[in-house]
Amino acid sequence: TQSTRPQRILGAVQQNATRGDPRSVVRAIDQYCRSQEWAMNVGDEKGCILDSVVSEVNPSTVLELGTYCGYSTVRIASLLPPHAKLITLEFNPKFAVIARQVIAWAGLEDKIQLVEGSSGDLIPKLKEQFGVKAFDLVFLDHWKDRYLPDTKLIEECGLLRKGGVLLADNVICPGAPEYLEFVRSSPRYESQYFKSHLEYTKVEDGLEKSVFLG
Ligand SMILES: O=C(NC/C=C/[C@H]1O[C@@H](n2cnc(C(F)(F)F)c2)[C@H](O)[C@@H]1O)c1cc([N+](=O)[O-])cc(O)c1O
Ligand SMILES: [Mg+2]
Repeated sequence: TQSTRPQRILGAVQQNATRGDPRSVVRAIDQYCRSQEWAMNVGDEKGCILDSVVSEVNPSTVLELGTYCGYSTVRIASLLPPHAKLITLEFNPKFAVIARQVIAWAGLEDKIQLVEGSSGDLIPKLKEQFGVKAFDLVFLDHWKDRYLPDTKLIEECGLLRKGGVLLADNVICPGAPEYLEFVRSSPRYESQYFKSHLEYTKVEDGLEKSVFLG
């Protein structure tokens, strides 16, 4: 029976990455998606920008919207300090099954909590159910038309600390125009665009980093 792209990505990890070595998992996915088949991971070029923002923020608590196969989940978690935690939300159960195995291969189960459901349903429950006070970093990489409504929901739920950082993938391609307009014009955010390319291509894309001023 036909395999799915996420299943083939997991296969590439199990074949080419070393168990317990997160960076080898990241490398294996990038090599597979660059040489065999494209997939919507943030990728190696934008991934370096992601790494620099994570290192600069040095977050204790991270929220990721959009796990997919767990590429950026593993990439971020590999840079977190010992007791830091990352909560990643995934809507598609088939993707979640793959991501859990990629996370396990990287040996990062203790740092990462993958929660299945929709952002509208899960975000309001994060405080009570997961004992989260506020996030230091939010990585947005899910459905692009959800970036703005979910940012407003995260604010409403008091989940972003003053000085907390939103980092959004794909603000050019596929694009998140309403989100971009909002964070760039709101007096409550200080935004900065990091120009790059769409993963594994020469097409322009970039990450938008927005600091919440409270
Ligand atoms: O569409 C793109 N990404 C959409 C990504 C969507 C992923 O986010 C999950 N999700 C949805 N809601 C939640 C939450 F949070 F509610 F749980 C999680 C979906 O199930 C899916 O795994 C995309 C497309 C391109 N491209 O070039 O077309 C390039 C990229 O980098 C992309 O990220
Ligand atoms: Mg993306």
